[in-house]
Amino acid sequence: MKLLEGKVVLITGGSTGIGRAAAIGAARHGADVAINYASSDDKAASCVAEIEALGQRALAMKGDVADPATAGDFVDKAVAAFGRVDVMVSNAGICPFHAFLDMPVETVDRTFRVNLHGAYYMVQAAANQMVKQGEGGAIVAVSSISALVGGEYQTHYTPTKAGVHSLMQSAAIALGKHGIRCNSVLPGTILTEINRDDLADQDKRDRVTARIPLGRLGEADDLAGPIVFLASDMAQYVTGAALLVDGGAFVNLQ
Ligand SMILES: NC(=O)C1=CN([C@@H]2O[C@H](COP(=O)(O)OP(=O)(O)OC[C@H]3O[C@@H](n4cnc5c(N)ncnc54)[C@H](OP(=O)(O)O)[C@@H]3O)[C@@H](O)[C@H]2O)C=CC1
Ligand SMILES: C[C@H](O)[C@@H]1OC(=O)[C@H](O)[C@@H]1O
Repeated sequence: MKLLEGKVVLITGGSTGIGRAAAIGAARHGADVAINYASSDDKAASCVAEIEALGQRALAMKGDVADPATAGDFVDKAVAAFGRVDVMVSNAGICPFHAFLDMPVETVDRTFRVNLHGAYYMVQAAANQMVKQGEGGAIVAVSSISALVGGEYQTHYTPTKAGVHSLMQSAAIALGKHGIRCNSVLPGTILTEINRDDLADQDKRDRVTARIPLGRLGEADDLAGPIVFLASDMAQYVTGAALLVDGGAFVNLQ
């Protein structure tokens, strides 16, 4: 069964990792897909090609989500190409691991602007388009297990993920009257570009893996199903929810 047949899905940070897996997953479920990305031109082009090979329409738009203007441009470009917006997956993010006591101001500022401000502008721009269309919609934000627990080298990052989780709760209230559902996924540790260097440390990798009841680190594709589900009408009465996708890591205290 195709869960997103005829829908138009927008995904930020769709060139690699979780965003790319969500883009391909949405296309497999019958959606036309627009991706935004920051710098990886070749990877964005190959994502578009993969979606088109599945028989769906696709486009990629380069742009920094931290710039408020990018959100409106992305939505306008998707509407010009595909006519409407049914789903926004706000996924783009960075995690430049760094110790707390000497954290550079620029690193804090950039991480907040990309992860939190960027999500805010994208969600707002998509919501305005959905309200204009008058037929509801679905917004899925990629938050993190890090919205709920901390990380020594992520003091600038975990607050952004808690913020994204909170944004989805408040947006669910603000947009419910328009039939727009807002939910977040909370991935655990998923092997992608964002943590390639961090998880090159075998000790850390082993420690993280040991905490996961399902016995392995996540793959980007592990997020595709949960994101497609929350975006689809299968989740028609789900809003303001947060879905952990972490192999059980969060609940594994002892
Ligand atoms: N991997 C993990 O363990 C977890 C990841 N997450 C979250 O998942 C999301 C995706 O990360 P993940 O797939 O792991 O990492 P990747 O590094 O593989 O993907 C990040 C994506 O975001 C894009 N991006 C980065 N900065 C910007 C920007 N300023 N403007 C627009 N696009 C941008 C990148 O584009 P480009 O390639 O062009 O630079 C890329 O498409 C992030 O929000 C992250 O916080 C949450 C929990 C766990
Ligand atoms: C990038 C990290 O490995 C990853 O990001 C998250 O949000 C998870 O909590 C992991 O720490």
